[in-house]
Amino acid sequence: MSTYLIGDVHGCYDELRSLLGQVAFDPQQDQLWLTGDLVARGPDSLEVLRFVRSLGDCVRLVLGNHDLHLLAVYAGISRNKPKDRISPLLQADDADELINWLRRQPLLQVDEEKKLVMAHAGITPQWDIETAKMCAREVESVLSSDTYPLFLDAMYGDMPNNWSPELSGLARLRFSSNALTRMRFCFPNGQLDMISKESPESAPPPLKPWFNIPGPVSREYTIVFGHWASLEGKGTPEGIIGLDTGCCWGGTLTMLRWEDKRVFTQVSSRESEIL
Ligand SMILES: Nc1ncnc2c1ncn2[C@@H]1O[C@H](COP(=O)(O)OP(=O)(O)O)[C@@H](O)[C@H]1O
Repeated sequence: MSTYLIGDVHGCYDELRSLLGQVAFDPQQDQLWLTGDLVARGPDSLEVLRFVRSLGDCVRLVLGNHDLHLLAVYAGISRNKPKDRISPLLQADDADELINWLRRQPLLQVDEEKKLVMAHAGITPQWDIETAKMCAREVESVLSSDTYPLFLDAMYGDMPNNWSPELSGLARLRFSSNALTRMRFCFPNGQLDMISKESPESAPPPLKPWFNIPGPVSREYTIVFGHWASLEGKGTPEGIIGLDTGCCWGGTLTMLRWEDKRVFTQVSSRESEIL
């Protein structure tokens, strides 16, 4: 039995199947962790969701900002942007089932035996593991309830950007979903900066990538994340692993085998279409 962790799939169905084919992935024996953003930008978001859902219990995934955005578009709350290429998914006969399955997926995965944590964007240095679990659970519980459109409607926006246990209601949920699915840079005190998107080297001081600010979770756990394709999987400290290598932009899809830390890659098969 092996545990495979794959970065943001973003609708790259063919590459996902090829990558799993490289290791003869066996859903009966192996486990598959996915860093979220299963959908949008790439060509086959519908097939990705159908396939991942069909794998059943061997999958441990987390939701990314594009997955949340899809939920909002399907609920009629946000606009379907053509560059996301999700129209076939929105119009599919099984869209209801897929969306209802997706919204019941977690925002955080923790494996205490492996001392492994995964969230789409990472773990804010302002949280310890218990806070991270609590905040993820709060968002998950709203998303899986019947009132989930109320959260999706309030989810957009960058504030509040500073964690406090006093945060409550929709502001608290917005902080948590931003921290878990959109974070890149932080101020030295761990406060989120939701604006900068440049490379770590060109970020305006005093901003730093979240993973360069020591926090209680990174001291105890390996943290796996996706979201930040321009890192190309590089530049993180030991014990923090970025797996998004921009397959939907013509890069590669990257997979880590946990047990021996071997890395497998699959080159985008649609480079010419994208450029
Ligand atoms: N709280 C939020 N505020 C703004 N955008 C959000 C939020 N949650 C999800 N999104 C979605 O995340 C996506 C961000 O796209 P973009 O800014 O291009 O960044 P990325 O590099 O993650 O693709 C958009 O589809 C946007 O609608």
